[in-house]
Amino acid sequence: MTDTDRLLASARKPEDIDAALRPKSLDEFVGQKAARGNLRVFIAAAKARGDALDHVLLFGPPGLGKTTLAQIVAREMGVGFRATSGPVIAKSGDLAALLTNLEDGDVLFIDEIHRLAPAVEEVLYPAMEDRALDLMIGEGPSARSVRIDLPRFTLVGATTRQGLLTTPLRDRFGIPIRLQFYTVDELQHVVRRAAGLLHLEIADDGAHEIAKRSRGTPRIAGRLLRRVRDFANVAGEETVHADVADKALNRLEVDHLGLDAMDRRYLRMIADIYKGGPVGVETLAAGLSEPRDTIEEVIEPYLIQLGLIARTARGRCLNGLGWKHLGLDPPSNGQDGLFD
Ligand SMILES: Nc1ncnc2c1ncn2[C@@H]1O[C@H](COP(=O)(O)OP(=O)(O)OP(=O)(O)O)[C@@H](O)[C@H]1O
Ligand SMILES: [Mg+2]
Repeated sequence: MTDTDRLLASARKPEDIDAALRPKSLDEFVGQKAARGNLRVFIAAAKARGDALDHVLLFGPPGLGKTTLAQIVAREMGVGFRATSGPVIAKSGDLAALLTNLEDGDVLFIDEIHRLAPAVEEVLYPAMEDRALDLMIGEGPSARSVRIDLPRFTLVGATTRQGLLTTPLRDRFGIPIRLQFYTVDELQHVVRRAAGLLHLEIADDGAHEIAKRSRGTPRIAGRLLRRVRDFANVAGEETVHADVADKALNRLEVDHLGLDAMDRRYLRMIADIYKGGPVGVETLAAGLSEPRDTIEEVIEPYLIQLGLIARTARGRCLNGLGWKHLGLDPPSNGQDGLFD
């Protein structure tokens, strides 16, 4: 099973699936109270000064609303929105072209900004700091550097891995924002809102059931809601109640904590083969045939948040709660059989 065919995978999917459900303003954006509050202040202040908003760095696991927030920033500022992503910008000339074509005040959104090539990243430094571009003209002895002024713009960078960003790049963002997993209450809001947009009737207990099992992630909440709707339609249920939701989610192998088959394979591997760990992430990646990035960005953050596993210097360990969730007893400590 690859990441893309995981039902619960919150990795990128064609934008149109998500687009319809995307909140369009800070008011519609559910949760992330601190981030929203701060952004509101910074946006109001920048607008009052008639200036572009300072550069914004959004980081956090997939599906928590980074792209959505970037679009909202542009809309609330009343400026244009240009989007690209780190791996797409191959040469520094590509970035230079993007930057010189911006209009005054525009938001330039760079997704997966940790994957920018080093040479490209260097073009960004003066662009972010001085709104200028240093270009080399000519070759050999006649080569000279010219500085071109850029329009005012706001760079919004998004990354799932803040740790992979170079320090000079990270330091150039005036507004760093870490997105958190959503609470069940917040996700219940997200589910209700999405149901409204899909013209689907949902009871409070139905929304609660889906919210509880969405891995703290709005994108997953939206996706599970669609699947539950399918089951409800086929079962002839007009309103989605907790029991239909529960049946549908069980059929999809989403357990009561929201973990899917892949999460459980991950936990079982640590439990069964490595006796609870510690085990290195590379070993787990090889055993599960998943890229290390997927393990670190998609699978682990939520399991850590739930306290099922711990990342230690020596590798991943299953916590007591992890054993319990698998319905297993942790091995007795050390000396085998001493206390049995
Ligand atoms: N705060 C929110 N309120 C309501 N819906 C949200 C919220 N945040 C995200 N969503 C919904 O979740 C989906 C995914 O959001 P988004 O694409 O912004 O995530 P992302 O963080 O950019 O993910 P990735 O890292 O994969 O690019 C969208 O359909 C959006 O409608
Ligand atoms: Mg995104």
